[in-house]
Formats: sequence, C-alpha cells, structure tokens
Amino acid sequence: MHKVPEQFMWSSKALEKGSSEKLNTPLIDLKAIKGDEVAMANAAKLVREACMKHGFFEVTNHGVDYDFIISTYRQCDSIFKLPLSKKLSAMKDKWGYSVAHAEKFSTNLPWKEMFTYRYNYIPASESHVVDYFKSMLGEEFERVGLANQKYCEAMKEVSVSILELLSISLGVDPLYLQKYFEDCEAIMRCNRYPRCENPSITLGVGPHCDPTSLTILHQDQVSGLEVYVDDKWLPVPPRPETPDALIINIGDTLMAMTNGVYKSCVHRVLVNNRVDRKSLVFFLNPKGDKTLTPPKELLENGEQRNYPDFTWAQFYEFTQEHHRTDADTLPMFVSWLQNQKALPSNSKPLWK
Ligand SMILES: C=C1C[C@]23C[C@H]1CC[C@H]2[C@]1(C)CCC[C@@](C)(C(=O)O)[C@H]1[C@@H]3C(=O)O
Ligand SMILES: O=C(O)CCC(=O)C(=O)O
Ligand SMILES: [Fe+2]
Repeated sequence: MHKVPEQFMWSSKALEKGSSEKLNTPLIDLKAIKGDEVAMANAAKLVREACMKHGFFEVTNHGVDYDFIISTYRQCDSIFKLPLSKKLSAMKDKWGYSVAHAEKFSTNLPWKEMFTYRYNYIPASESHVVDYFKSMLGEEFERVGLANQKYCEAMKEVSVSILELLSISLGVDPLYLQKYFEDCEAIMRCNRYPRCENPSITLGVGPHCDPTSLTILHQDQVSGLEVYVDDKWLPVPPRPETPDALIINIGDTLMAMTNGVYKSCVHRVLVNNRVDRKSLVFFLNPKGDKTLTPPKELLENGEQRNYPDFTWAQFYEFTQEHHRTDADTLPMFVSWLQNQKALPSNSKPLWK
C-alpha cells in the first residue's frame, strides 16, 4: 500500500467516523413550484426548517440540463488529464490550478486537485471566463472555457430562483436577495478527489464552513460529502434517481446577513479507495464593496445584532491573508475586524 505523505494526514478529530444516518435535506422541484403560490409557500417552509437547522437543501428541475452538467465535467477532465508541469503552470495569484493547496499550505493538505476562477456577473455576459481559460491554458482550451462560462451563467440563473425562495422563507420581499446579488462576484471551482489507497487518514476537504454567501454544488454519483449536525457527521449521499440535483448550502456571509437565523454548517469531504470523486462548486458572493447587514424585517422586534456589518471584500481578504478557512472562520474574522476598528487608523496592522 503506497504511503500517504505526512502532509496529507489529518487529526483524529477531523477524521471522526461518520454516521450511517443521512442528513435530512429537502429536495425542492423548482419547476413544480414556479407560479404556484401554495407550492412555493410549502417549499419555503421546508427550506426555512432546513436552513434554521443546518443550512443544506437540494433542488431539482432547476433548468440546467443534466447532459450539460455531465459535459462540463468532461470539459474539466481535459484540464486534470494534462501533464502536472502544464497544470502547475496554469496558476496565477492563487487562481487557476492547484493540487492540494500545496502552494499555500504545508500540513493538513486536502486530497484533491482543483481549477478555480472568478465569475463576475456582467449583464452583457462578456467572455471573461473564456478569456481566462485561454490565457491560463492556451487557445486550445477555448471550448473548455465556453462550457465553464455557460455553466456559470446557468448557476447565476438558478441562484435567482433559489434567492427568491430564500427571501420568501425569510419573510422579506421576494425580490430582496436576488436584487442584492444581482451584480454578484462568484467563485467557480471544479474539484477532483483522486481515489486514495489509504482513505482513512486524509480528507478531500477538511472540516469547514463556506465563508461565502450561497454554495450551489453538483456532486457526481460518488459519496463523500458530510455535514456536522448535533455532534454527528451526516452524509449527503448522491441521488441516483435525480442525478441533476444541486446541493445548496448557506455560507457564513448569508448566515450573518440573516443575523444568524439561517445556519452555515461545518462540512467535509471523505475520499475512498475505489474511484475518483468530482464536484462543480459555484460560490455566490455579493459585490465586494457592498455592506452586509440584515434586512430590517429581521430586526424589527428589537433582535440584538449577532454580527457586525462587513463587506465580502474584507471577509475574503481575511480567508486568504489571515486565516485558513475552517470551522471557526467567521468568529475569528469578527474578532479580527473588531481589533482592526480598535486600532488607530494610522497604526501598522498587528500581523505585519
Ligand atoms: C472564499 C473561499 C475560500 C475557499 C474557496 C472559497 C469558498 C470555500 C473555501 C474553502 C473551499 C473551504 C475549505 C478550505 C479551503 C482552503 C479549500 O479547501 O479550498 C477553502 C477555499 C480557500 O481558502 O481557497
Ligand atoms: O466537493 C464537495 O462535495 C464539497 C466541496 C466543498 O465543501 C468546498 O469546496 O467548499
Ligand atoms: Fe464547502
């Protein structure tokens, strides 16, 4: 059995055995509820219960063809199949290709390779994704870039329906969240988790909360995603009967925007010794300079504020420059922010 290098080994706490009981994620048929007030209200109730408990639910019949999703995986495969030297050259300023985040971490390395890029919503749906792929990988990757650009546009479309459902479930104007995220700054990531000879000592992704606002995840038919709820790791298994299902989860930023009413939950990814696992993850964020604050409806009964106002730009910088994203990123960010505010504005930051 080939030895997993030391750097990929995780703590026994992170590797705690998972439960056989699966996470209760309501599956919402977006087509069935469109234009049907009663069905929409019922769906909003299911979403509210799930988001108040663990922040995960799933959607199907969302308008993105399953054939197109599969073809996007195939396009991303052509990146992962490149020689390592070519893949390693396709990284700039921490964007593009990474294997195990070896470019920024030296311990607790995740057992994965990934390709990460930005998708900023520009109404004219510019070719910024295609241009990025060609600049990082070469002209011959135009087709891969086109598929990814189309996939991001599709995810932006799906996010509009999901944000309407979330707004209704929160009791705010149905258009509130989609207006807020109209000029979104998304992060798109194609993940490949190679099969591992010794899967019990490493992780595809360590325990963490997504710092982002809303995650729209498609997982292939290989299990591995688990969510930490009531002190147990509960799997979110693939759904063979609805393989187009997208897993939606609330991130730290949206949890703060709901003043903590909706939960951003710790989750992780296990690897296995049989097959690779792949996922396509679209992380929705607001425009970086927008002040994140709860809607007035969530504060009208004198609720105390559980989080300070902040911007996504501030939080993202914190995850990249000051704290490795894990289960405690948001509380660590809040204290860092308060410390920043306490410092006289002309003083040097503590960490430099
Ligand atoms: C803002 C982000 C930081 C990460 C990418 C996006 C949203 C999810 C974050 C991440 C995937 C959570 C697990 C740890 C992480 C380091 C990773 O494994 O990639 C996180 C990303 C990051 O910091 O690059
Ligand atoms: O690949 C998955 O199933 C989840 C990945 C994840 O949680 C992340 O990248 O934040
Ligand atoms: Fe995540």
